[in-house]
Amino acid sequence: MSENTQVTLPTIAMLGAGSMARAILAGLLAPHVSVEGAVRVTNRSADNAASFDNEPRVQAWATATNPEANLEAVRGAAIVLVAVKPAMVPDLLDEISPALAEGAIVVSVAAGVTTATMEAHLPEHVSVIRTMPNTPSKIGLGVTGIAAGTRSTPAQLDLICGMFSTVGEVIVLPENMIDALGSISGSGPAYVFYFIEQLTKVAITHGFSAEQAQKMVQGTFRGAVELLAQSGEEPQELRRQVTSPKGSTERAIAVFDDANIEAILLKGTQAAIARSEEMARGE
Ligand SMILES: NC(=O)C1=CN([C@@H]2O[C@H](COP(=O)(O)OP(=O)(O)OC[C@H]3O[C@@H](n4cnc5c(N)ncnc54)[C@H](O)[C@@H]3O)[C@@H](O)[C@H]2O)C=CC1
Ligand SMILES: O=C(O)[C@@H]1CCC=N1
Repeated sequence: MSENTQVTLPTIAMLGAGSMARAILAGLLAPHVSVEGAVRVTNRSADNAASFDNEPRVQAWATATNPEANLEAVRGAAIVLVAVKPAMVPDLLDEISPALAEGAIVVSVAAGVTTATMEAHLPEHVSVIRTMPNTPSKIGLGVTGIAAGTRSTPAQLDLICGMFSTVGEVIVLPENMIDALGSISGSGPAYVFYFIEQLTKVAITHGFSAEQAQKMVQGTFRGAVELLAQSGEEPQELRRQVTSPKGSTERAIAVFDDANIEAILLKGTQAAIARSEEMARGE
């Protein structure tokens, strides 16, 4: 979404102000977004809540010091974003159910927790929408998959798409595809950082200092991704431009092809999907 598109959102409560919720919150606090009232956030520790002391657009509670924190935060909120660990979601929904406003939308970012599970733990008058965002949301470059629940309306889905559009791209999809999306874009930033870590180690093995290795690897990832974004070319074409016939890159790519990187990535994403399915069963 363009930085200039003004977005207006109703009252929002975010339960579980950890890495993911804070990344989304950063987008909600951008100048082109206006949220009704302060964004209400909760988490466990008082220190974490205190980190919002100088942010007037956020009202924070800690469950460690106020056992009613979640109930107070959701009272009157139109959108309730649930961002605690997946195993904690059912208990949290039971806890907040009595305080939820009529017609509130409960939006979960939790991996593996189905809309059926959430709907079973919430009153009938509350709608559920399941999402799978990623941490680059923090800088407005997130990708979020969004799936409707059985009780959500098209207008509610649009509202939540608008909310996540403040932090990047949005893909609406059927719920049975959300674990697969999570295995690509939800977990994906970790894969990218992992490749950066591995290539940095390799550079050090070749005799470069840690500082040189960091500069060459991070500069190359950044430059390549930016070139892809700015050139409008396909990755295959940009790769061809680097890979001179009978040159050195060709030899490296042949080694990667022999190792069947695609099959390894498929296996990794299948393992991530299997884990999401375990979490859906509460394991
Ligand atoms: N980190 C990521 O890249 C992504 C995470 N997610 C989902 O986001 C959720 C949170 O993950 P992270 O932010 O990584 O975890 P985190 O551990 O950084 O954050 C969880 C937060 O929940 C708080 N919390 C725990 N119990 C609470 C309670 N009863 N009431 C209020 N707050 C409570 C904790 O204090 C902590 O601040 C998970 O369900 C995960 O599946 C989804 C997509 C990407
Ligand atoms: O690792 C996890 O379970 C969460 C979901 C996708 C990214 N982080």
